[in-house]
Amino acid sequence: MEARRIQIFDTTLRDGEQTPGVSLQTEEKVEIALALAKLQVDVIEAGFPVASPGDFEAVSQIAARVKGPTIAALARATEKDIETAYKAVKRADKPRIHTFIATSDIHLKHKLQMTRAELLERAEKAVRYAKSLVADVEFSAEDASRSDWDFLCQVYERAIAAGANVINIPDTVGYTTPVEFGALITYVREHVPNINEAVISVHCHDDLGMAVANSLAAVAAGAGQVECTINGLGERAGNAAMEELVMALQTRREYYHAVATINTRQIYRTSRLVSALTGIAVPPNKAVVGDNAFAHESGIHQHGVLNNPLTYEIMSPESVGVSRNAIVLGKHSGRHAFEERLKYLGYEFDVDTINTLFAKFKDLADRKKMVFDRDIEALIVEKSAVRPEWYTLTYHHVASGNNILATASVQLRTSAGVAEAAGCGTGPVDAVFKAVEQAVGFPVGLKDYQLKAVTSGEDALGEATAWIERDGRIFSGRGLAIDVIEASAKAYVNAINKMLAVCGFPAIEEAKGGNHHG
Ligand SMILES: CC(=O)SCCNC(=O)CCNC(=O)[C@H](O)C(C)(C)COP(=O)(O)OP(=O)(O)OC[C@H]1O[C@@H](n2cnc3c(N)ncnc32)[C@H](O)[C@@H]1OP(=O)(O)O
Ligand SMILES: CC(C)C(=O)C(=O)O
Repeated sequence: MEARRIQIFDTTLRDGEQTPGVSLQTEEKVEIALALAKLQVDVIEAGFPVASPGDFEAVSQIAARVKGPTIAALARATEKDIETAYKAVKRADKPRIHTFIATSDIHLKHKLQMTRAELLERAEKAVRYAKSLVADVEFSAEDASRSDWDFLCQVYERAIAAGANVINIPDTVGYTTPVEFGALITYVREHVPNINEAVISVHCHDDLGMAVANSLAAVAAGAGQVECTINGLGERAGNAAMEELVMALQTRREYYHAVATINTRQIYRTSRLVSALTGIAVPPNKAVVGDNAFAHESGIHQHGVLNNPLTYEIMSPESVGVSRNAIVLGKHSGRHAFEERLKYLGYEFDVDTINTLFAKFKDLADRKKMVFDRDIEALIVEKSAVRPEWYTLTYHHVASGNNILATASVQLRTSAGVAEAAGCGTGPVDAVFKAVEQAVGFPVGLKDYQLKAVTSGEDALGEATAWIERDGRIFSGRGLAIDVIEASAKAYVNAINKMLAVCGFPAIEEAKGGNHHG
């Protein structure tokens, strides 16, 4: 049987950004969109343009700059939303408007305050208007899995008649089960008379941990598009994880008879990029992209894998871009070897970027005996995460112990000169954060902080993430260094830089002036 082609619709930048605590800036979104294009996803849902001027700007930039995939924008079933979505995506080579409205009785009664008849009219009108603006229109019946199946079929029939090319069946609250959802897809296929004029899509949430299983059941029942996010990010418990869906389709191709044309070797690095830019860590036991996904701990397993990886590996680490090789380069490695390694890892950079990365690599190799592929990847992601740089950490000193108050001093470079300050804290990290706060001269509002090692060993790189809050928004920053205090300070400064890029410098009365001098 010939494999059916399944379209991968990535919504990391829309539903993924609805993950509590995640807030991406335009340049970060463009960087993720470029990575998704390299991954060869079919559709990128770039945002919900009416939600904010920042969302509008990000969707417009992605539409103009990211080539290859279709670029979709979300809109409620209102003229204003649809028009705004159109204005944001119109520069894309392949623009799509994705309009939605809820169809379950719970949502009709308690949220929309509409009758079913009114909803049918509204859905049809929205699709018709979107179709007057672009050729490619997707219609979603929000909360489809809790809607009356016959009513749902009527809504889809009207949406397709009005011009929808794709009809999406969301399990908005992660309520369905694989058998039930498969049956719903079959029901829609059998009871919507014009269903052959549209692609059936599904969009599953993970509230009961079944988002991927439900999506796969839908594929088995005939869905032609799956909506998903990198690392399973998304509202509440998240969406179906793209890496899991794609690798399930690839690994069990003989079962699903379906294929997604994703460049799977880009999966791991895309996952790390999204994790670094969103500040949401990937759990070690996460399928496909977690640190342990290809680690074999027990003797019997190691013995089997040494004889033949097929004994305990259903997919190879290389197939998702995870390198099997251990030591890569060291302080005596030259630029050619470094460039070769970047190529092997699938990166293509211009000369300036290679020069910057090589300098960072040499600096790291000076302090670290062995540089692993994961170290190099961490350096690459760090390069992404530091824009825009208002402050750069140039110096830090910390004194701490079990019977003394921890004290720290820092120096930050700015375009206006340098800012220096000292601070005390309950421990060395707290002290260095207080010193940074003194140096910038305004209260920062630390919400959370995390530290982990990139690889193992006494000279492993430390990767710190700091979350700060301002004006109700959360900004995450990332820092990388062998010295964990330096990594922490860099993460804090990175979060401050991101906050400043969005909120601007705090008002004079709030800022205590800082300790800047030229
Ligand atoms: C299932 C999903 O993930 S849907 C996407 C969710 N994403 C977001 O909500 C993005 C962030 N949201 C926002 O920025 C804001 O909610 C906005 C800009 C979209 C709307 O803001 P506001 O106008 O202040 O409305 P608010 O969010 O309070 O309420 C939503 C309104 O939209 C209506 N609405 C909700 N869904 C739809 C829809 N699909 N079509 C038409 N109207 C809708 C609600 O009934 C409510 O209407 P009302 O103001 O007449 O009572
Ligand atoms: C807008 C729709 C597709 C959605 O996000 C949901 O129903 O979860």
